[in-house]
Amino acid sequence: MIHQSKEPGLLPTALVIANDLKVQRCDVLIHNTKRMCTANLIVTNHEAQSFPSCSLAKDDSEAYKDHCKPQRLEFDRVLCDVPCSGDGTLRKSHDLWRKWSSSMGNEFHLLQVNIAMRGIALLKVGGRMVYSTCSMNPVENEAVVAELLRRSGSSVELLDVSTELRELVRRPGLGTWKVNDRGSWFQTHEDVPDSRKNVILPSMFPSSTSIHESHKVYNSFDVNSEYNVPFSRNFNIEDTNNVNCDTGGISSSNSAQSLDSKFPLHRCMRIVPHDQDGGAFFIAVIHKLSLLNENQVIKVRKTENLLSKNRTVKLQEQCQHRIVSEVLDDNKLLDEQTKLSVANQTSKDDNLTEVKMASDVEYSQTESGDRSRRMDKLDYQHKWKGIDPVLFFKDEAVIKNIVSFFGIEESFSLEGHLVTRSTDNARRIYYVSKAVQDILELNIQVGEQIKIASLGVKMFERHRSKDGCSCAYRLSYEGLSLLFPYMRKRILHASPVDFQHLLQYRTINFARFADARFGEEAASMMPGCCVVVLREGYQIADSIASDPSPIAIVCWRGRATMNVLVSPADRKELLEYRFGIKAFKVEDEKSNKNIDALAEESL
Ligand SMILES: C[S@@+](CC[C@H](N)C(=O)[O-])C[C@H]1O[C@@H](n2cnc3c(N)ncnc32)[C@H](O)[C@@H]1O
Repeated sequence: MIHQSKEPGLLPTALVIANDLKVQRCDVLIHNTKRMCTANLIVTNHEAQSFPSCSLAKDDSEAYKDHCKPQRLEFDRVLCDVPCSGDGTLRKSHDLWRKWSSSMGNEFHLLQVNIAMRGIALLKVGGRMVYSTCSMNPVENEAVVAELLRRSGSSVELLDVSTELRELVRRPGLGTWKVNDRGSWFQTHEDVPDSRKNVILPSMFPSSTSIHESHKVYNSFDVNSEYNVPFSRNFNIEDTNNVNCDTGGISSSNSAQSLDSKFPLHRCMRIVPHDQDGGAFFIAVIHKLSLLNENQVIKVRKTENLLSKNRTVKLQEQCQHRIVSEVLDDNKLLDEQTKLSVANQTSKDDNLTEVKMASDVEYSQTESGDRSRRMDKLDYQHKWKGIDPVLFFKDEAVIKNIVSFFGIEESFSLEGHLVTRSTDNARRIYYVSKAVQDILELNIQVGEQIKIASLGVKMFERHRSKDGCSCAYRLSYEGLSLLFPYMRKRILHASPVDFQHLLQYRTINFARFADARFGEEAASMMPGCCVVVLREGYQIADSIASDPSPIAIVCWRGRATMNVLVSPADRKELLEYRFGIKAFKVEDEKSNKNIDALAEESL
């Protein structure tokens, strides 16, 4: 999607930031996105509910005056695919049958609200946020959306997207539900025993008007029947009598007026397993109409902040195997928070609450604010323990050498686009797009608030060849599709049979190529890294006939051999999907070795 409708070699102007709290999940994300070879992606490792906004202080920076550069992190689109009880995956997650209890949904509720509120805060005015879960529990779904609408007031609206993606069979969101706690069902927060009132929150109930208010019960009815209301497959949400329609905040239900949510929650989408033979999902699309401000958000009781703090800690303990110790140093938000707490000791703006709920978890505000400003290398190591720093690679001599060795055209600027993660010898150099570059600069200006697990695309790697190669870096296969359209040197064209043999056998002696001319060309090239391209005009697989980009691989021209510097998995994929050769066995005794090992072996 990031590169949708872009010509090969052209970079999109936008970027995607993908975040997960769990390091292992970040690793999976990095692995899965690697094959996209995109320079427009940053993977971060944060608590989403305290995701930094990287706001430049007005008085603090020259950069603040440069309006061509971002002044804070703002997103056109936010997807909050939040942690949830996962009961929508019961069909495939058999383990869950033993673990599941109704309290799971209750425990996630506040964390979900906090994450989504942070999403709204980071959204641009006019932007859209999708809130999604793989749960069927209204406490994790409609109740969260209602609370977002409640807290954000007129700053957001819940969109009716019933005309989009028509082929997706969906059901409307619920307008009313009960909350279960330890086997008892409750219709309002008032019904909840005092001892459980700080666990079962008012916002979990459809009738809640604010986070700390509860309502009288006027009618008694079986809310669970709502689950069983039959909906037609092509359900028109605005026509139904079974759900509340948007009536300016007044419920249209006759039987239980005061128990229904006053929000148009039928605009949410419920995907149920038996409609499409899949899992259950909940999706809501929120449109930001104006900035969140103090008057629009609802005041939250101090005790509830404390409650959320304890609950957040508990949930995080449950949710993650490893919490990377971090200092929340979103200075601006914390500063605002401090100022406001002085101005108003008894109530708190929800904007701040959303920050506080997360930031409270481990750190005191004053400590974190001061620390980030004074950050040196040691601080950095402490702060982002286990995460390498991101450094712009600025060694002009090396860059010039790379440019001249591979004949990289001027229009593909490397200046400001190269970063490395190692402080000493820049073993790997990554290429980042202009959009990512801007965000990195902003992040540096605000004291490196974003904890970056991975970014850009690996483009160059230092090698240790003694073949007399004049360039210290070789190309990385991951970055090839981006760079290749701008390369003018170190390119050879192979016939399909030689290309196929290279993919299969990895190392071929110059004299053994089927096309003797190709062998001669390879032999006459200076030693070092090169690119071998499948010669044009040959029959290629149907699957790639529509893809105009050339099929190319990174190789090393050694003393007497041509060696492929592409991992066994990528070679197999090339053979199967790009080259149309199925069941072709690449030699796999080295499949467990990474490409660095392969490269060094070839040199
Ligand atoms: C429903 S999954 C999202 C899956 C994701 N869309 C994907 O395709 O990989 C929820 C994710 O939230 C992460 N998570 C849990 N608590 C979090 C938090 N406080 N902040 C950010 N991520 C969190 C979990 O590690 C989990 O991977």
